[in-house]
Amino acid sequence: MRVAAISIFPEMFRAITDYGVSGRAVSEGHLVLDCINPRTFTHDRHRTVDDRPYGGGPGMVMKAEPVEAAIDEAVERVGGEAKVICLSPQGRVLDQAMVESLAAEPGLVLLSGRYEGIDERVLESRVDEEISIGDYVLSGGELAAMVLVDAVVRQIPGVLGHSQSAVEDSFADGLLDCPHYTRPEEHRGSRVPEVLLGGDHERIRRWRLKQSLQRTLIRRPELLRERELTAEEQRLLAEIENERPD
Ligand SMILES: CN1CCN(C(=O)c2nonc2N)CC1
Repeated sequence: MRVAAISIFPEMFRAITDYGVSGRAVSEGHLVLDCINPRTFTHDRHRTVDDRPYGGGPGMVMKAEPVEAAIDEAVERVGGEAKVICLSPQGRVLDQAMVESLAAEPGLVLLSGRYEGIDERVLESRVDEEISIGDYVLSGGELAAMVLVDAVVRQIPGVLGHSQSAVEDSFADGLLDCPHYTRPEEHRGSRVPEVLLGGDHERIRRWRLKQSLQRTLIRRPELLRERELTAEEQRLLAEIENERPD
């Protein structure tokens, strides 16, 4: 997958190109990430990318010209068939379904704004979709762009080794993840659940599914309302309800 990230702080993206699953995806060629800096497309001595807002008010606004020139370069780098996304609190909040849909795109251009935002005429004419990673205000779009890339790259076939699976990721099946444990069996007086020590894989699968359902019911019940439950999941939820203290 080819991604072009537009940012005045391109070095920030080393956090995903140089580490972890996304870093391995880059080194193994599953992901090509180009970083494009709007300052490259400025022509004044100060390489100006921002200016004061019309109508007054605090802060600065990113100028249309350098950002649009960066988008042109980014689309070319990605190979023409690119979905242009601007990371912004005004966008649709990213969820796993959107991540899976984005992973199917041939290429992505991710526009990370700074300051108070980007001249609206860029959004109107060059941006296909605005996406938010949550209802809070960040200092720029770069971390949001990296969150999106990290989630999307996990969906690319071959990126997660055989020992991991995007399908079993929490949220991948619409449920919160089950608890995880590793050695030692006892830590500060707290033991690993016996079921996980026994080696009965079917019993372990069922226990993990029940734990996921219970956690989702307690912490994010709205996820259950949106999800079609299998017969087994319905049975396990009934067990959970019967076991709940009055
Ligand atoms: C101009 N800049 C303002 C702050 N910002 C965000 O808060 C944000 N981006 O994506 N999800 C978010 N929440 C990015 C863009």
